[in-house]
Amino acid sequence: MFKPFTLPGRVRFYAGPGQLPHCELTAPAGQVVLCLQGAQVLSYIPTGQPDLLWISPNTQYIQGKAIRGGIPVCWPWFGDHPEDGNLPAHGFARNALWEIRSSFAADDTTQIQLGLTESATTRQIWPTPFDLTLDIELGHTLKLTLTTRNTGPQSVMVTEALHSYFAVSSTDSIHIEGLSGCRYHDKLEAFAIKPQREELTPTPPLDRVYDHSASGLKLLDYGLKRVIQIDKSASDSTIVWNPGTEVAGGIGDIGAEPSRRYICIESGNALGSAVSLPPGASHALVMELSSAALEE
Ligand SMILES: O=P(O)(O)OC[C@H]1O[C@H](O)[C@H](O)[C@@H](O)[C@@H]1O
Repeated sequence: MFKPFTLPGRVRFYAGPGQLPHCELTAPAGQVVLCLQGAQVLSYIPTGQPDLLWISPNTQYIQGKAIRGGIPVCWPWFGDHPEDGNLPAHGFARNALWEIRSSFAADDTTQIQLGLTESATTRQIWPTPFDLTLDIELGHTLKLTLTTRNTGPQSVMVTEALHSYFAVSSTDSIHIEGLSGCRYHDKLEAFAIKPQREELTPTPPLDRVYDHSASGLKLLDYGLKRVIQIDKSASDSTIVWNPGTEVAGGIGDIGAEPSRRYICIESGNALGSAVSLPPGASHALVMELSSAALEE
């Protein structure tokens, strides 16, 4: 399977759950599993540590259906389509089968590039010609670069997110540092704009789009005694989401109790931070993850 891109000991392909094509990247400092459907990273395990990412125990692996957990790619719109509520939430990139463009291994890093281009199917949903790539670089950190290229003759607007689901001991035992002083759009109150005066101790349900472009968010987990560091660039939005047990109980691929085990902290460009791309232009959204022990 995908033989030209296989690198013994570093890059391996296999049919995973639901027979969907999966890929495992190995580097001296960690391991990543991803699914070619959606170019979705499902697992990131730094050597000797627990997974940074959460996958729902209730997710289904079905061709064309979004997998619940890991890092879905929301593109070319984030959330509901701004004009047409019949179009799929979070765009079509997360449901599409991506192609492999290259793979590479050096002493410390293992990399793969996945790509998606317009097709008859995407043109039905989004008429714009485009080329989209996701570079996944595993070293001492996990770095994702989502690059949008406008290959068409007209300017285009894109909203997007690397929708990371972080595994936590419990949503009761976490704290997020780096958002104080930002304002947010509260999706649970018709996008009301509110100030974030202090650092955030999330109490689900919450669904917030922060106007936030700084790098260096920290997710502190007092149960796992771990800090996840989220660095980013070319991202003017951070989205924090957990539906809470009551709502999650009614979401078939989450469930009440499992919802306590993750928090979404997403790096993107949403709402008023849409990216405008003239013909021929490109834009690269970057998110880099690492973790360390929490010193108390
Ligand atoms: O259920 P999904 O389409 O995957 O969306 C899951 C969630 O994604 C984001 O975090 C949005 O801000 C939420 O409003 C949405 O519920």
